[in-house]
Amino acid sequence: MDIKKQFIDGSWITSASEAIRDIINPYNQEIVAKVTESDATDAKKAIAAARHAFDHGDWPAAPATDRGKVVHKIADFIERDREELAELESLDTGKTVEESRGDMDDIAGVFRYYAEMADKDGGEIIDSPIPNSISKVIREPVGVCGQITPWNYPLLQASWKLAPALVAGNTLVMKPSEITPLTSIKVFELMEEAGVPSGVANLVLGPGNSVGAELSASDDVDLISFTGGIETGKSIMQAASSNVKKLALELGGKNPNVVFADADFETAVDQAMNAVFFHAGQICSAGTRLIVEESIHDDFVEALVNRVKTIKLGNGFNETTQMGPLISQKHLDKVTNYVENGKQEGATVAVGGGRPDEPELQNGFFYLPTVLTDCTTDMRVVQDEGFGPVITVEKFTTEEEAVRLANDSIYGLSGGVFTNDIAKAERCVAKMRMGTVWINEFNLYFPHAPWGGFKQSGIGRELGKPGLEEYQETKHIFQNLKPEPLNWF
Ligand SMILES: NC(=O)c1ccc[n+]([C@@H]2O[C@H](COP(=O)([O-])OP(=O)(O)OC[C@H]3O[C@@H](n4cnc5c(N)ncnc54)[C@H](O)[C@@H]3O)[C@@H](O)[C@H]2O)c1
Ligand SMILES: C[N+](C)(C)CC=O
Repeated sequence: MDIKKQFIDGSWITSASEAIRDIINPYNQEIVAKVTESDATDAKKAIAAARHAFDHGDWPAAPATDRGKVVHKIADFIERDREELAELESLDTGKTVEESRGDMDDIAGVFRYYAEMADKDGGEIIDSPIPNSISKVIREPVGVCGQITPWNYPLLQASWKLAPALVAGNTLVMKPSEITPLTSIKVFELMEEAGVPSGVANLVLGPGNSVGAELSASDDVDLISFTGGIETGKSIMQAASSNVKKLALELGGKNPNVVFADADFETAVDQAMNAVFFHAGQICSAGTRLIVEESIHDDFVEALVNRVKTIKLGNGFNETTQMGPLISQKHLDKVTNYVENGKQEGATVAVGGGRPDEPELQNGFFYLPTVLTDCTTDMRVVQDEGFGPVITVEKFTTEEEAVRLANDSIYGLSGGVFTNDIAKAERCVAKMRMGTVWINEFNLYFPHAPWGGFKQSGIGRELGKPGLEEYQETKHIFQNLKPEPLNWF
């Protein structure tokens, strides 16, 4: 098996240590690839390449139209290689190939969206209060960007960082999750083919506590953009303070899905399932906290449980599979403990609550889709991000109580409200403290709308115009048209 390499200063090279990591298919634990394992030395080398390309290269000052053309080409190549990329993503993560194909379409869309935006902001003239002057505001690249991504949506989360960073004229070093690097490696090949100059985009592979920590702490990195868990986010925030880096954090969520009695019942049940069991619940915005009006609670749970029993677990490469495995044994243990703790706190397992019995699934990290009832907000199982196919159910009787329960979390990433009373929906979403709130919908995102969290779900935004502005510095240029002495001193 070929060893896949890191990409530094335009060359595919093995790591300084020559260490190698096996990449495992979570469906059956087979080795699907071997990759070079970078360490802090490689990270330093990649940062130096990005620094040189920013300080001395052509990319930051190239016409924005030219950068946009290159980013358009990346989108073209992702569309061309969609099937290969989707299969790599599924081998790495265990998600169904159908889901991965959808991810690839989203990813091409993100590159396309930012490519289009590249030359649309030429700055602005502002109305100067000083006579005989011109005051203008322009945007410039931030500099060298460190980009650190998680394993659940490896290339999607990478695209949200790569496309705006490139369009804005930055240089970068990306570190994907050490357990799911395959599509990031492939997209760096595509970026090279598209003509991204040497040193502008660099890829290091390997663990967070060495490679990621180096990126976060380096004085030669101007911005760190991180997507991942809250505890990692806190340590990156501390490390980034060394040189007061610009910081963008996309962290976890514990997302409420509020269902009123007047909602369309079948739609709300169906969407509640999608909200939490898609990608086995390994989604930052998964609707893991179902908050249902008391009058329909029992019927809703019964309908949900009946539907959950039909979810087909299996190999993501099998057309009939609806849900794949969890990412790793470590994560399976975490989800198992999370549910066991919930049971000890008083939650009732309405369905699931353990590993599946099928012999075919025993080598994979599978956990049954699980519904926990009798839950209240004081339970850890309701407060902690389990990041698995587990939904907790709480009840409410008034609109105020629904909103209070929804907001009772350290997180504020996303939430949903299902009701046919639009005024009620609007009243609720106005009070819900989350970066994205859906009405009669859950888990939808697209390039045009900003994404990010309130409270401890993060800092900053990805996607949309704010997702580009994260990668830009704003400069005010003032020109005196009639310079003359001030005669103050
Ligand atoms: N808000 C969002 O948009 C969003 C999207 C996807 C995932 N997530 C969150 O990601 C988490 C799951 O991903 P994960 O388990 O890969 O998260 P993680 O925090 O364990 O790892 C994320 C990345 O950080 C790196 N890392 C780990 N320790 C580091 C350190 N000390 N310094 C620098 N980098 C370090 C890892 O190697 C990996 O590349 C969940 O909490 C999920 O909610 C959030
Ligand atoms: C941001 N999103 C929803 C694509 C993936 C979160 O894990």
